[in-house]
Amino acid sequence: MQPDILKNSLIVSCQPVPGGPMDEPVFVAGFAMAAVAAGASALRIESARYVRAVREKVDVPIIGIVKRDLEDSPVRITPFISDVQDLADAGADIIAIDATDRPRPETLADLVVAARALGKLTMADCSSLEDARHALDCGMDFVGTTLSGYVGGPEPDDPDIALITEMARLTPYVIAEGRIRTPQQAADAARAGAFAVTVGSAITRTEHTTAWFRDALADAYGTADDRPVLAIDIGGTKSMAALISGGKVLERTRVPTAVGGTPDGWLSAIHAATGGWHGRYGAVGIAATGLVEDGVWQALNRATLNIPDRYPLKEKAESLFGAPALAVNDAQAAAWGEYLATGKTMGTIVFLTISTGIGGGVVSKGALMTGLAGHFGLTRSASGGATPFEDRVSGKFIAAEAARLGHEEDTPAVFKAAADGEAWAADIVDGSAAKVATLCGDIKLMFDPDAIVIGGGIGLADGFLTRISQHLAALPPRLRPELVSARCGAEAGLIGVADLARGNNQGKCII
Ligand SMILES: CC(=O)N[C@H](C=O)[C@@H](O)[C@H](O)[C@H](O)COP(=O)(O)O
Repeated sequence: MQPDILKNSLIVSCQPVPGGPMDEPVFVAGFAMAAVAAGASALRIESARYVRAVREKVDVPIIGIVKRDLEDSPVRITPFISDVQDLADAGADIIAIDATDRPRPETLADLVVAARALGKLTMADCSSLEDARHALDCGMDFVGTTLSGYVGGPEPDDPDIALITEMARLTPYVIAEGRIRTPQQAADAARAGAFAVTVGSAITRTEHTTAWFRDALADAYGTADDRPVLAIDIGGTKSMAALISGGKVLERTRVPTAVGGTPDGWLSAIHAATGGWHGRYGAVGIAATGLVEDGVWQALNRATLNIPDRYPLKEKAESLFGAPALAVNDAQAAAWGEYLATGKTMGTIVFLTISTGIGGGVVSKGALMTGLAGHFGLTRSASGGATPFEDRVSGKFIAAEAARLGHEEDTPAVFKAAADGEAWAADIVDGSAAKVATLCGDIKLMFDPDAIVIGGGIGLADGFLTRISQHLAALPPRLRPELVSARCGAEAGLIGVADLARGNNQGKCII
């Protein structure tokens, strides 16, 4: 195949939102066939599995990529020679490869040699003119603007037409790609010198296009409220409040949660502490320990916080703060915060926070599950029967175990002793990690998440995640969960609930 095969082509990238409802071979093949039927002359397809599904249905050239999230490299697109091989085997004609100048597992030159040896053309996904120069030096056939705007800093809104023009001075084989959302922009790219133009999201990511229209209508109807959100996290000993805009904390404060107090009293204390912010927020989000359903709050463990039965949290907050309110469980809110921190690159994640107690949340195919979902601390199977899991693993348990063995130490001291090689402490910590590993293995079977995000003082304590991973190492790879450390810290719940309350995710963000 010669590069001219793509001359003046509309290339449609059929890459569904990962983990979203369209992320199935049948939809990818459907999009591909519809695009070809309507005049697309080439396709860009992610993963060998989807290339194979599409190859069976269409004859047009396929640009194949594999996307990976590597721990030790920011390079995502086709990082390995084995990926090149898999794409070629599946029927790709052109292999696209990240050509940015960043740490990577295998050199661009080696990947290009491998693709050429298999008789495939190569496309360089570039972020800059420098990337394009290097890619051409490596013998690549096409250079694309794919990664312009995606290697740091805020993501732009428009396509990088200037880069297309500059690249076209280096080679005729320039593929315009990235944020081309209208026919006008595609034509502008062609006029700027693009050899072919790729359009992705605007044609094949229903979630994105729907959100564009939704936001435009909210603006037109004047229903969009750009004011910050008052986010509140009510915990067993303290409550935090913050004014949050666009995921950024503008102000923060904290007040003690009076033990023996009442929800009315806790809310009044927060109202008083945030008095200076009145009028600055357009919505209130509350993340609260316990069970929150349809805005109604109740205790699951009265020892954590003595919440009276069926307290109308949403209603009370709306009348006190004078703004629409949304309330969810605190760990579920944190799960959403951690999900946002992944850039929504994953479809399903499970969040597990291990500290004094244990909580969690599930984001399933881009939607936060509420109600009882994620209350892993109360499950029993991983602790071996009658006792709730958190009573066999949490901080309280670790300190109690140490005391039972004659070491009056708090949890951090037990971790330190374990790190220093003291066998009694290592046994306690490892015993906890083993039980968490059992739970994680079961979670994998229940939700098949892309990752389990581990947070909390114990979850993030030195060496704990490694110990959990060691206990999971014997599982067959398909059954082994991917564990990652939480990124947002103590404010994950505030960030998460602020986003939920802003109605930013109207539609199907909460189930
Ligand atoms: C940055 C990155 O990972 N880009 C990916 C590359 O394959 C895809 O997510 C894009 O959808 C594709 O480039 C088409 O762009 P747009 O969807 O904006 O039309």
